[in-house]
Amino acid sequence: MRKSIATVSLSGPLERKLTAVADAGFDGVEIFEPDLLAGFPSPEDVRARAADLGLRVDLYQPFRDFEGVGAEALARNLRRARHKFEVMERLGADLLLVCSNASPETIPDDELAAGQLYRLAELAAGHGIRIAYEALAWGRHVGDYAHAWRIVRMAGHDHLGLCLDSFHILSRGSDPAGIEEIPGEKIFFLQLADAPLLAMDTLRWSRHHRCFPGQGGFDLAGLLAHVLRAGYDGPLSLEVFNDVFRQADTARTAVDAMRSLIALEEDVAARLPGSLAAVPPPVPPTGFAFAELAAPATADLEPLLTALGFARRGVHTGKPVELWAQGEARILLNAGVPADAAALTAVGLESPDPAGAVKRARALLSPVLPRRRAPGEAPLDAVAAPDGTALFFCRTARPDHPSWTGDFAPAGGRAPTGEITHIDHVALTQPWHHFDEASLFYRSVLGLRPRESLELADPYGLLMSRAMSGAAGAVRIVINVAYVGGHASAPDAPWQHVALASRDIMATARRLRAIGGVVLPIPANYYDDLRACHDLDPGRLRDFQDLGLLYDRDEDGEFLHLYTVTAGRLFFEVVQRSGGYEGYGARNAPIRLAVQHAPADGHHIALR
Ligand SMILES: O=C(O)c1ccc(O)c(O)c1
Ligand SMILES: [Mg+2]
Repeated sequence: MRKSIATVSLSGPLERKLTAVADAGFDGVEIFEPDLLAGFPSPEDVRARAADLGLRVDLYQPFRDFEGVGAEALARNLRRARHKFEVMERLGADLLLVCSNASPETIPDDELAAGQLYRLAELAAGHGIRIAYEALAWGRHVGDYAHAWRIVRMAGHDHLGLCLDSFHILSRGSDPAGIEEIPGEKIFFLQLADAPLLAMDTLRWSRHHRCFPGQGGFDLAGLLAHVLRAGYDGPLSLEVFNDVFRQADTARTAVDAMRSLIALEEDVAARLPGSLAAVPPPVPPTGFAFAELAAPATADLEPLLTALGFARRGVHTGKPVELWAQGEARILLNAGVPADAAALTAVGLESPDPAGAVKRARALLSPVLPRRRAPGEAPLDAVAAPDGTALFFCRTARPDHPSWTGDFAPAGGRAPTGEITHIDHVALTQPWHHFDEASLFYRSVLGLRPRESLELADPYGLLMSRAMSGAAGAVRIVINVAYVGGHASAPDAPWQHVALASRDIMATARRLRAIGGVVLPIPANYYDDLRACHDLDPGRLRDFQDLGLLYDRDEDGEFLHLYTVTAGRLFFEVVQRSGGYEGYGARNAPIRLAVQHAPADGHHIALR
């Protein structure tokens, strides 16, 4: 289907928005009136620019507080409309969005509103323009699409139809099934926006928290299926009022927006077979092949890995990269990438079909990285995640595909000693304005399922966190955003971590305690509270405290975890899940964050 976006969804001046929209592959735009009024280019300039870029001006908006008014106001409103029609002719736009009257003065009389909209449509027809009437969720008298449709039907003018906006419909909990009763040709326009499920005033929710389809909690595929069954064949247009997108990189947001529509079409195609173009299917990863760390000489990662029971098992035949392993957990230490401190730079994902995974990523507009391949080396397909981390699609030691491990010569030396079995999850820290984009990326490109977003207290602000996982927890990726909106004392490059699963975390913790200086200390206050929250065996609780172990429990099972001290940007977590526990110990994250900040705060030692 044709794809369009309202200019209000993007950051910057109108010219920049148009370029970004065209570059991302959209077919058209809704010009949001304030974007035109605040810019120097004339309507003719904008029209020419859009035409040059191959964009249709699908709609001009919004026209407010028109219907259900007294005679004098009507005369004023029609005069106002005449002027808008002239501007639209200069812009090359033939559809005007009229939103339901939100003014306290409006008269609650459907026949009056219908008659006045008829007059507006008649005037519009003279300019070759049509009117799309939209029920704002907070409209004074008309607040839902069924009511707007009754009025449009009553008016009965060919140049008057409806604009449906998913936010207004779904935020009020209206049943979208009724859309199927509206003749498709009377649905003049469809605006799509998702939103997180928040309990707040609808107007503020709409103006600040809308997001692209797949980034929030609404069932947009369900709504779109109803609209398509009604016979709508106009554009899918994104109209997203969002404070973060208004500050983010314009081109990047436009690509994120387009990705959301491609993924939405795929979701709808699953419900309406044959209806829409499909993209190559997702190839969900089945595990972690490796985590690659930038390891400058000063990074101190080797003692940390040795303490955790890893051993150096391989040396890359062509690059300064070492393979450290234990069980199925593999860590690559790369001394060849320029970095001042240890950092997680790449993640290897075990994939049943690496080429298919890349095809999928490309179809969803993800940056595919140039293949890393020296003569004799295994091909490695990779895409860049939104935070820049490279994601490699690997098949480790399978007969049907060259294995990346073949590029490493055995290092000899001792074998691994610990209880670590595999990588449980990796936690990547995103720039704060990439959080929604990252959720959609992992969901659509990798086919992971997002859990709800959490807001966790940090001594310097707020940590937003969202976990994504594949079926049966095969792969878990946590995206964090530190310092939402930025903070004066925020570190430039926030922490990342690799969480390792231990088959016996008590044994791992005892070994680490014997070495000393590895485990992040946890305040006694935490254990006092743990005693109050959970009826734990006193001996067990004492062990936890002695070993710096943190604890969580839910209906499904238990979670034990500990953190190492940080090296550069990076630290390790050791975890043990039991029963069906699928969480990440979120209630303990504020404790961890406070302790991690403590040395920098300078009172860590003094308070001891
Ligand atoms: O918030 C508003 O005023 C507004 C304006 C135009 C729209 O299409 C809309 O959905 C909301
Ligand atoms: Mg709208």
